[in-house]
Amino acid sequence: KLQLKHGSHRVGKRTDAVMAKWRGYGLGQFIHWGLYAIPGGEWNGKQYNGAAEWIRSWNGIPKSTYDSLIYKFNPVNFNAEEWAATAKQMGAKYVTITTKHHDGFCLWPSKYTNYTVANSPWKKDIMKPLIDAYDKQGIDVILYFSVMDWNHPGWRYDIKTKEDSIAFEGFKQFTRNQLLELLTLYPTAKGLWFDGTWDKSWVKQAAFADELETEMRKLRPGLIIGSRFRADENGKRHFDSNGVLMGDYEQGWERKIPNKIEDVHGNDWDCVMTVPENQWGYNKAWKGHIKTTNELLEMTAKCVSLGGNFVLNFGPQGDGAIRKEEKQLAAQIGDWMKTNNEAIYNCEYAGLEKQDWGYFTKKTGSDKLYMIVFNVPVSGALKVKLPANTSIGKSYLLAQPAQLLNTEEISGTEYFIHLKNTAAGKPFVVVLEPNAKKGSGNTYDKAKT
Ligand SMILES: C[C@@H]1N[C@@H](C(=O)NCc2ccccc2)[C@H](O)[C@@H]1O
Repeated sequence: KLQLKHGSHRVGKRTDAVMAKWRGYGLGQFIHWGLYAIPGGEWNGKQYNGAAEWIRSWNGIPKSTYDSLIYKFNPVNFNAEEWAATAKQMGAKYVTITTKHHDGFCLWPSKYTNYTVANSPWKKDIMKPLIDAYDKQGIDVILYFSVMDWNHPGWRYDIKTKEDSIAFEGFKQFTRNQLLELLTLYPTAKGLWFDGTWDKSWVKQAAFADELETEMRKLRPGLIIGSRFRADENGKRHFDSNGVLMGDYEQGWERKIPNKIEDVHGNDWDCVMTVPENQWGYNKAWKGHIKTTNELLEMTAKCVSLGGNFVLNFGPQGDGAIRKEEKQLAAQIGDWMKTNNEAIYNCEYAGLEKQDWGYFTKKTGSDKLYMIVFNVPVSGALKVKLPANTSIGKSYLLAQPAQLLNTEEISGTEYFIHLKNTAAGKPFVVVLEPNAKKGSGNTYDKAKT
């Protein structure tokens, strides 16, 4: 074990109530909104092939021309209550909102730069009405903040010269000032979701970032900060040089989902996901595969079954309206969540062997198990393997609790749950109420091979 000054300061999950609430969210909403939503992935009639929120990095546009988009920021259809209502309808328990993306444009009137909403035709703070609207819906707010800031003159990708290090020192103070400003202006925010922390310049700031993280946690006790914020003194990110997770949860699952429980190393984690293949900011074209409601429900179930949260991204248009496709997804996901959210909220990894029909979740603090079924077998029989000395008390469809399902014991710990109707046509939940098994346990001897 290496002695680290700026490695992780905690081994294992946080045990406080704020993090326990975060652990139980299950489903969240991500909002990517800023100047990039105005071009929406297109410039002078040409489509940008990358992610729309990265269009400034396209050599098809002079940087100063992009930066002048600030004078076009006037989202006349922006309605914070509507955004929060969409999240509520979907069943999201938290929202992560971009305060400042890589382009450096601030959705709050920061006093440390002119590149903010205050100097746009809109003039007004965007963050406050959003945070108030989500708070009113009982949806917790996490603030997304990009350390990399293409607009700030002090930003550097690496520090090679004396000039670089002088400029970057100024940038570090600017970053600290903005973060303390955000925590002071928006005290109800539960955490910070950091991004843009992969370049060498920032990775070399282990001591500064460590001290800043400590300062933020002191200013806002309970603050939730993920593994992407800072590197240790050896430049190790997400996991320090001893392999211990940095921060409070693993933030590496961007547009990907772990496959098995070993992949999450006993840590808390969230998965952040785009509806198209890779578009976070609004993109007019929305080319390629657009994920369906069933795909997104399956991703949600898979994340919760492996102890994580699924955070679905919305990219509002430049005028502030949410596009109809995203509104439809929110409504359809919400429809399913209305009936089935008991299997998602405050649930965790069940510790059972994955079966082909779908995903197990377990209610935290209880033995109640949920089977979230996506693939009904032709037999109509769902296989379940329980730990030794437990059996199935009763099982029923979450949507029809009065109708008990026929449970057949196959061997000591294996059962078939026989479905009455095998043509559900959409995902559904079976509830298992296990009970401790009396007597010897296994019904049959193991075969000798
Ligand atoms: C949450 C997303 N992160 C930004 C991004 O640039 N991701 C690219 C990336 C993904 C994974 C590791 C490093 C960099 C995207 O623009 C979104 O903001």
